[in-house]
Amino acid sequence: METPHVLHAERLTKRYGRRAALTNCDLMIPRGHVVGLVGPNGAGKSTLLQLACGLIRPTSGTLSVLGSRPAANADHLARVGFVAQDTPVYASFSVADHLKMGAWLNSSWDPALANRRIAEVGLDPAQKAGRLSGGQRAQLAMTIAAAKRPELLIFDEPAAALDPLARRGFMHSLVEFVGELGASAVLSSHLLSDVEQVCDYLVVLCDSRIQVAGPVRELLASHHRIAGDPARIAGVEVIWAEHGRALARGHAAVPGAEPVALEELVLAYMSRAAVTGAVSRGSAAVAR
Ligand SMILES: Nc1ncnc2c1ncn2[C@@H]1O[C@H](COP(=O)(O)OP(=O)(O)OP(=O)(O)O)[C@@H](O)[C@H]1O
Repeated sequence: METPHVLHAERLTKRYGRRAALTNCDLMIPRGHVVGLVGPNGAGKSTLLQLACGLIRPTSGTLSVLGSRPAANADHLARVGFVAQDTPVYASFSVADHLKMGAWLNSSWDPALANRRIAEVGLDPAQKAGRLSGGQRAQLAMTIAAAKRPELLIFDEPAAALDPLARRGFMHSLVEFVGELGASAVLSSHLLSDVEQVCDYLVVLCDSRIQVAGPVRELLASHHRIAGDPARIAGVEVIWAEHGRALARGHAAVPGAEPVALEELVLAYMSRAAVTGAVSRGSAAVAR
């Protein structure tokens, strides 16, 4: 039976020496979503995506991707497409060479999709990849990942270096690929406007821990901005409060509660994690 989850982590932990990149992360992401993975620098986003691609292994805990151990075998590798942070390509290979190599290495390669997309984004097949702009390189890397016809596309901040126009084109292509392939996608990004534009599922990761995860629509419905001190209202959890206003979670009917934007919600969780992380680092230093 087809697993309903693209990613399923249980107490997933990854350490680099004494540094924790992921700590006891539990996550269950259903199929059929475009997932935005957000968090500050060093939060553990790339680590999670690299674990999902099988590039590194957990220190403890488990992670399954499409129901199997990451990169379990050739068949599983073919079901996952990955575009790394710097959208790597082979500088001395032409665009056409990249497509030939993709066809050679992937049994499920879709040449029609690859050729059509290269033409649509205006890439010259004869152009050497080393001479492509950042935006063109990102489009080539995404085309190669998508032409495998994977069930899951993973992007590690692929559009970070692109100008706003190229980024919009890239995000547009991403959504089109996901729709055309009937695939799921996970993308990490610092750009909340991009996440807002294309993602329908959100994971906030700060300081190596999952802060909140769920469908964007549900998260927006369950979080509100409240004036005054909501700490005393039953059924409401205050995520972050400042300047006499609080962002709170809960379905309790609170008079005067206002809807929140995605950016506000993300920033509230990041602010809370920054404070709790600083406090726990401080107490660890005192204990030493
Ligand atoms: N190969 C490595 N060796 C040692 N430490 C590492 C290694 N890779 C990541 N780290 C550390 O693990 C933590 C998480 O890093 P990671 O790259 O996963 O974060 P990130 O959320 O992707 O950050 P950014 O947004 O800056 O790309 C950081 O403290 C980082 O310094």
